[in-house]
Amino acid sequence: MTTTDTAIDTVLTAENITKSFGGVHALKGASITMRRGEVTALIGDNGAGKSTLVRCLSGIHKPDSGTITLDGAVVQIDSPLAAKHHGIETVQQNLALVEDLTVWQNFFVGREITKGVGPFQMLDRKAMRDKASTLLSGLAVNVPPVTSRVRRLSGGQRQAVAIARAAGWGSSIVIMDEPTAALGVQETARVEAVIRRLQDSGVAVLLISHNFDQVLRLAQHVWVMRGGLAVAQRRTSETTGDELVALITGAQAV
Ligand SMILES: Nc1ncnc2c1ncn2[C@@H]1O[C@H](COP(=O)(O)OP(=O)(O)OP(=O)(O)O)[C@@H](O)[C@H]1O
Repeated sequence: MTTTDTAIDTVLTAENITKSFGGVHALKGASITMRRGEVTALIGDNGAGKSTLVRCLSGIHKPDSGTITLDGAVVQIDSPLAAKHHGIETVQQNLALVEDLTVWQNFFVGREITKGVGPFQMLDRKAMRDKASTLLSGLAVNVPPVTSRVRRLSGGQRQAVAIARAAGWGSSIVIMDEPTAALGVQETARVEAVIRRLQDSGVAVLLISHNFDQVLRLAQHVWVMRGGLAVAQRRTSETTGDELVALITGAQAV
């Protein structure tokens, strides 16, 4: 790949991001890049700053300093809504699904499709059901009908629904914080298949994971965070779990 290709493929650059909470310097000038159609993993020990960096990208925290560039333009991501407007969707660890609503209703909370005009305006339930089904089948998400209530779904199905919902709004970047931490082997494999589909559709995925095998299986690039900095980047095809552990702990020089 040429330098120009790399520049074109770069969808997000975060440069020198700092963020402190009182006297705690959670981010001390962290920089990462992400490319479209790739899974980029973010790894590091507890407290390294991964969640804080991700929260800066998803508009939950405002960085104290630093620059975020999307498709070559510097952007301010000062709220979760601003992040969505910029095409950045985040699958929260708690998934933020409403248990008592159906799968399709969860897709459209706050973004309902309506039909008719003025006083005759009403929810277009069929359009929403159909769109939710299309999105799920596009990602080959194996769930019961979209009319099922979320509380009846397994952990893996919920995770897949949350990912499909995040992917469903034309987002160019989907951020996931430990998407399979609570899942068994089979469900993890299903969710990983959904992530691969998302990547194949051209989305840039940012994956926080403590599972090195998963990082090496799913991601093309991995950034290692330590002490509030992204201290190393590796292509996953050119590294090993042992090297990643050494980079995380600082046993290996960068
Ligand atoms: N809202 C907050 N208020 C105060 N300190 C915070 C806050 N959020 C994070 N921190 C501190 O910032 C540092 C980085 O935390 P962060 O959660 O970003 O790390 P992490 O790499 O995601 O860790 P983990 O893998 O445990 O989630 C830690 O020292 C943490 O205690």
